[in-house]
Amino acid sequence: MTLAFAAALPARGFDVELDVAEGRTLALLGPNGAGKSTALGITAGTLRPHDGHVTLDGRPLVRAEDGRTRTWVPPHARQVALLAQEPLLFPHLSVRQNVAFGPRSQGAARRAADAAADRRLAQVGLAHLADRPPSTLSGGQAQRVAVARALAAEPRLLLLDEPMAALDVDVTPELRQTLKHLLAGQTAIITTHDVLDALLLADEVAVIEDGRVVERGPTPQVLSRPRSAFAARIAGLNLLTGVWTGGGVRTPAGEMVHGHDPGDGLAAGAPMTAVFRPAAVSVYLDERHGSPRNTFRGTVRSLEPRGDLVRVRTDHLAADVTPQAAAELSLTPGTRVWLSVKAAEVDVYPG
Ligand SMILES: Nc1ncnc2c1ncn2[C@@H]1O[C@H](COP(=O)(O)OP(=O)(O)OP(=O)(O)O)[C@@H](O)[C@H]1O
Repeated sequence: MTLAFAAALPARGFDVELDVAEGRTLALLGPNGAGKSTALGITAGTLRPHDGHVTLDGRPLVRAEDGRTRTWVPPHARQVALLAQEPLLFPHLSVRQNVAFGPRSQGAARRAADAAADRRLAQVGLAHLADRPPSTLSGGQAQRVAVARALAAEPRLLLLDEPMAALDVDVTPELRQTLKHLLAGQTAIITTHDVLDALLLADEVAVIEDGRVVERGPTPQVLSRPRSAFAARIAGLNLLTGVWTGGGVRTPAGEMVHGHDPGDGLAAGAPMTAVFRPAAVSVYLDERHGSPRNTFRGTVRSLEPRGDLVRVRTDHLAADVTPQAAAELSLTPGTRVWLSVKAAEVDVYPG
């Protein structure tokens, strides 16, 4: 492993283990306050863990025991670059000098540092802005310069803390494409709320909730077969968990969920997950019988536009219906409804 991370910070309810293999990108997903920035801060050296260690390419960066720091490599000597939400460029330096800052402070000669800066600026498509002061750049351009600056220091590990969060939505696809190109072969961790960042940029995903890793795995697996409510939400799927009964999954609320047969060898009582798309869910004002359907009782909480459809959110499920259907059923927050989904539309798996 290039990065091995196991650290606890009880004051923040944080206790997380992570690793990242050479040249791979890990996306850290999770709700606000889950602990994503804390993980990055401990890795970059802006925070000290109470217990644990962080090791990069076999070199211990920090080791702590019961509040005592045993090993401590200062942030500038870690070969870890942190890209924040805001570009934080030095206002009194030109774009080129900003990008050359890392190589210069590592002892590179002026010309070599400038050449490295120009190469990195070309990679982010901004070679023509090298002599400009940062105050003349757009937000998207400034963030690209910050990316070039982070990479010019040739970090062994690049940390990206929601790099798209402070940008206008119309410039994020372009920066995402640039990052996709630059992250190939670079060991990196990116924190994000956005499913597109995970899909396009990350080989693996770890979901953090309340300071703990609740789920991790290859990105396509986590987004198609999520195990945590958060991963299901960002993947746009309904998720129900429960136990296997032989014929289906029984939720803690006592609902039965039937889906694709998950195969033999499952013991009754085994923990199970069922997922299905909101577009597979129909909404009724009365209970439907017949065909192999799952039905759930719910109260409408919100209605929001979703492309050509309306997303109806109930207590714990979502359904995408046509605007005509929403109007005919007079759906408004508070309406009691039945939600129905065919068993053939439900994916059921252990976990
Ligand atoms: N400076 C601080 N001092 C004390 N506690 C903090 C501090 N910053 C964050 N915390 C707490 O640590 C926990 C983890 O916060 P953290 O910022 O790591 O979450 P996050 O997942 O990065 O959230 P966000 O998506 O909102 O940035 C939260 O309970 C938070 O309240």
